[in-house]
Amino acid sequence: MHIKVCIHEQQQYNLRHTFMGSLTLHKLPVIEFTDKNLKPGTESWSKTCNKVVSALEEYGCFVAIYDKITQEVHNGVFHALEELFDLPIHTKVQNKSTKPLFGYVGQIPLIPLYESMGIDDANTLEGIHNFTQVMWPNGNAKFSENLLVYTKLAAEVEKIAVQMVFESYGVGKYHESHISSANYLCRVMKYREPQINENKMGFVSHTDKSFMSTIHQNQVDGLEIEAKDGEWFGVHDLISPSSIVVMAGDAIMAWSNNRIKSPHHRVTMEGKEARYSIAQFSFMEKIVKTPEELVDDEHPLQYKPFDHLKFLEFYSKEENRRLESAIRTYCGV
Ligand SMILES: O=C(O)CCC(=O)C(=O)O
Ligand SMILES: [Fe+2]
Repeated sequence: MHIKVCIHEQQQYNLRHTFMGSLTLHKLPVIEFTDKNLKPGTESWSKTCNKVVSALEEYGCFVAIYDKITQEVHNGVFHALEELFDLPIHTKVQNKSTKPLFGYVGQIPLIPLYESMGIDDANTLEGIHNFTQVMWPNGNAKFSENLLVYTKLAAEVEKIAVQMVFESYGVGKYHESHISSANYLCRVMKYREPQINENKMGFVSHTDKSFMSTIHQNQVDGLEIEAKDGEWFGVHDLISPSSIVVMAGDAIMAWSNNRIKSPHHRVTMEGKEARYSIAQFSFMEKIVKTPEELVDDEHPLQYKPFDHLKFLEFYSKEENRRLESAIRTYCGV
């Protein structure tokens, strides 16, 4: 009898869990970044601005469909990445930088599936070329070309999203000076498939330290986001080659005075295939400051102005890697 009751309770728990799970199913908003929606001053533009800001305020991220990222661009990027990660490790570790956290990461016991490299100034020919020269001293023009086409488009998506946020918050006048001091770091990633009995964790939960990030992937899902209610949910709308996740980083959280929160996210590898992804992060080469228009009695100032790259340096120190919120500790009021 006692056992029966226990089973009953367990079943009820399972049911409730499934039921609640289905009630609170989260899904990232998918927003069309087509030509029609991207002409400032039009009604479509305003509607798209509203969708973007609502999504960022709710989830800290959304899926943009940017049709300039064609199937051909998509295929080109991922062919390039396969070729890159097939290089010997002793070549890949040559990816170094004077900036913190910009170089090769891999062979780390805690995250054995993960390997990545960083490309500074990624949306410029010079930035890509500097990286390519280290990987292929005899050059690899095709690689540079395939990557650059994508990184430029990803930077465009980020700039559009940022412009929409600035306009929606009534601080469009600061947008141009903001964009002119943005620098783009691209991280290319490979997550190998987990072996039997191996942990599926591809990358640990974190928030991005960027102003904003864009993430594009091959056909293998894995990105998971934490919603405000603490539920984790997967992003499954990335099948289209034109899909790109736009995500708020810690810097826009501080800039927006907490209107937009940088979401925790992680990668879990369910499939039997390697996942390749390409994340591009915007970093401001100047002091990031909350506009005075976003501070009032209802929204008292939450963060002091801060130097974005110095914040990255702070975060790169071992003792600061596990803080609940690095940005809050670094410059919270
Ligand atoms: O691979 C992904 O989808 C996410 C990677 C990521 O979160 C990061 O590099 O910050
Ligand atoms: Fe991330």
